[in-house]
Amino acid sequence: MNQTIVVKIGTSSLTNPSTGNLALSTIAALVEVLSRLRAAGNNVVLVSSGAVGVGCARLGLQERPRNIAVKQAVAAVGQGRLMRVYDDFFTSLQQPIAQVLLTRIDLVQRSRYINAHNTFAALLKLGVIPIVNENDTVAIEELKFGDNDTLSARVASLLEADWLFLLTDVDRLYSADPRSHPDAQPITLVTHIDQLAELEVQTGDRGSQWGTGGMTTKIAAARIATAAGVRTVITEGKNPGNIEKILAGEPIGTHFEPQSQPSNARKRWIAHGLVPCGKIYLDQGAVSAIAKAGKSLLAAGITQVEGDFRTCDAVQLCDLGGREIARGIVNYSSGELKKIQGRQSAEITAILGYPGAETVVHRDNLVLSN
Ligand SMILES: Nc1ncnc2c1ncn2[C@@H]1O[C@H](COP(=O)(O)OP(=O)(O)O)[C@@H](O)[C@H]1O
Ligand SMILES: N[C@@H](CCC(=O)OP(=O)(O)O)C(=O)O
Repeated sequence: MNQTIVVKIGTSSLTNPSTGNLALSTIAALVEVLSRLRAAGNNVVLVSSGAVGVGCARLGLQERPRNIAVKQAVAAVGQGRLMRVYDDFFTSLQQPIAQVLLTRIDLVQRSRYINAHNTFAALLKLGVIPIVNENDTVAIEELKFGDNDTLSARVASLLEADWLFLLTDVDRLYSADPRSHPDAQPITLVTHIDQLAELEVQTGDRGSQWGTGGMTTKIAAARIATAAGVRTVITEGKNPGNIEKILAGEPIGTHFEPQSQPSNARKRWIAHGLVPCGKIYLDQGAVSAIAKAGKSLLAAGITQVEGDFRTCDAVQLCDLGGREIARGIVNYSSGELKKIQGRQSAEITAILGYPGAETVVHRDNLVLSN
């Protein structure tokens, strides 16, 4: 069966950590595997990091720049270099590629999300392997994915992919960072992401010298992707042949099983495409009304509002313990909600001085979380 496969490779696998030079044999092996998967009829997308790392090597910089403008300039140098290398390798196998640079806003606004979806669909239909990265050179802090693990999960969700492979410099997830904890236990299967809290998996807060986010962002990515129905695997980048072995059923790396997902495309966008801008805490009655009775959210059931959001932004709806029970698009800003939380709908006009929407989140704009 033909499948949609998204592969993300991190800087730590693409470059030699001591010299910063490109790991050419890894890239060549990856190109061969992806070209074979494409030739076998699969849809293949590569999310490649490396713009900043390769740019630094090109310019002789010894460490990742901290200054944002310099980092953006370095990424512009590295991205071109990276694509040149990919194009040389893929072209020698007659495999066309495309560069797709995204920022978070491209997947947050519904019209841009649909546009991005259509562009990917057209590229895949043309037999092209899109190579995706964050548009580091122009992305501004508030509108960034920030790391390519998250970006790859959002792309996998956009494409309703069957698989997301996160290729990195460790062979799988461990109970703690194996570099600093040699006795850390390997984890092979995660049936639900919340299991990781039970297993007390520690991920630290940083990865290798050139990587962004370490294991923390990979787990966040696995959460996004599996919630969108995408099977996710963390495995080693220096053996890209493992991708084919895993597709053939070999138990390599750490597998995260996909969760069920809404069949309606708009609801999938609300659940997985939108990035929440705040949290609304609900009392037990409102939680039951939404989760069990399929009702809309009214102001009366709100106990607390967190974050700064506007009308039509996405928010997380949480129970009193902070557990997310749903996501939705709000009909009020955070400022308005703070004034009307806990109040009856009939009081809203008098409190705000103008008539507002009947519901805070209408049930058509609300999706229960797994
Ligand atoms: N629980 C863990 N299991 C495995 N690796 C971990 C864990 N916690 C932290 N790490 C670290 O995460 C690193 C990979 O992250 P990163 O350097 O950002 O990679 P990439 O460039 O591939 O995105 C590993 O080298 C490892 O040291
Ligand atoms: N967009 C950045 C990559 C950021 C990132 O997530 O890096 P990594 O942790 O190596 O996957 C770049 O191309 O350098």
